[in-house]
Amino acid sequence: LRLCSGGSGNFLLVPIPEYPLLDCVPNKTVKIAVLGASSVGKTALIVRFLTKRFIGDYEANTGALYSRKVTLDVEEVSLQIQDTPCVSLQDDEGLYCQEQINRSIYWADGYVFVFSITDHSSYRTIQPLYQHVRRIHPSGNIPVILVGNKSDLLRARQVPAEEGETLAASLGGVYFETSARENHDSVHNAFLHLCQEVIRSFGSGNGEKRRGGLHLARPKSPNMQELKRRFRQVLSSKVKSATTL
Ligand SMILES: Nc1nc2c(ncn2[C@@H]2O[C@H](COP(=O)(O)OP(=O)(O)OP(=O)(O)O)[C@@H](O)[C@H]2O)c(=O)[nH]1
Repeated sequence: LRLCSGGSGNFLLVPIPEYPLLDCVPNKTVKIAVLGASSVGKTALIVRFLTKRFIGDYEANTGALYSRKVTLDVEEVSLQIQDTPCVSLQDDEGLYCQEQINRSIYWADGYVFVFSITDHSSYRTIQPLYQHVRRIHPSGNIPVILVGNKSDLLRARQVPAEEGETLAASLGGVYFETSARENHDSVHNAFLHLCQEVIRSFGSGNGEKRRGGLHLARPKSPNMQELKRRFRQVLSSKVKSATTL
C-alpha cells in the first residue's frame, strides 16, 4: 500500500485477529460488505473511512477484511468491513460474481453498493448485484446504502444524482454521493448511516433471523475447509448458481 498523504509505515488498517466467535458480543458486531464493479473506489472508500486518508495507488484488491470500534449513539460497536473483488456484468450471462464474494454476501449484515458517477456501466451493475444479494438473503429487510463515488470528477459525470436517488429508493436504502479522494465527511456519514441501519435491523429481530441456524465466522477463517463445506451446504439450498446468474 502507498499512502498519498503522510505515508507513514504505521498503517492503521488492521485485519481482524483470530478469535472465537463467542468473543463477539451479540448484536454489537456489525459486518459490512462493500460491493461494486471494477475501479469504482471500494478500497479507497474503506481506507478513507478508517484512516481519513486517500490512497493514490496500490495493488489490486484481494478482498481484505478490516475492523475497528465505532461509537453509535454513545454505544460502542465492533465494525468489520469486508472489501471485495469487483463484480462485472457479462453480455449474455448476467452478473459475474466470484465465490469469494458470495461468501462475503452471506456473511455480512449490511451492504455498501458502490458505483462511480463517472461510469454508467458501474451503475448498471448495481440492480443485478442487489438481486444477487436478495437471492442469498431471501427474507427480511436488507440494510443497504448506495454510494455514487468520485463526486470530485463532476465534469466526467455520467450518472445524474437523481438516478442514484431513484435506484437507492428501489433498493430500500439511502443514496450518498462521495469523493474518497476529496472528502472524508461524506464517506464517514455513509458508513455510519449503514451501521445504524444494521443495528436497527438487529433490534427488529431481522439480523438474528438471518443468522439463525448457521454461524459463519467470516469469509477468511483459518479453517477454510470446514467453512467451505458448511457454506456449500447453505448455498446449495439458497443460490442455484454460485458463480453466474
Ligand atoms: N478522482 C477520484 N478517484 C478515485 C476516487 N476513489 C477512488 N479513486 C481512484 O479510482 C481508482 C480505483 O480505486 P479503488 O479503490 O482501487 O477501486 P476498487 O473499486 O477497490 O477497484 P477494484 O480493486 O478493481 O475492485 C484508483 O486509482 C483510485 O485512486 C474518488 O473519489 N475520486
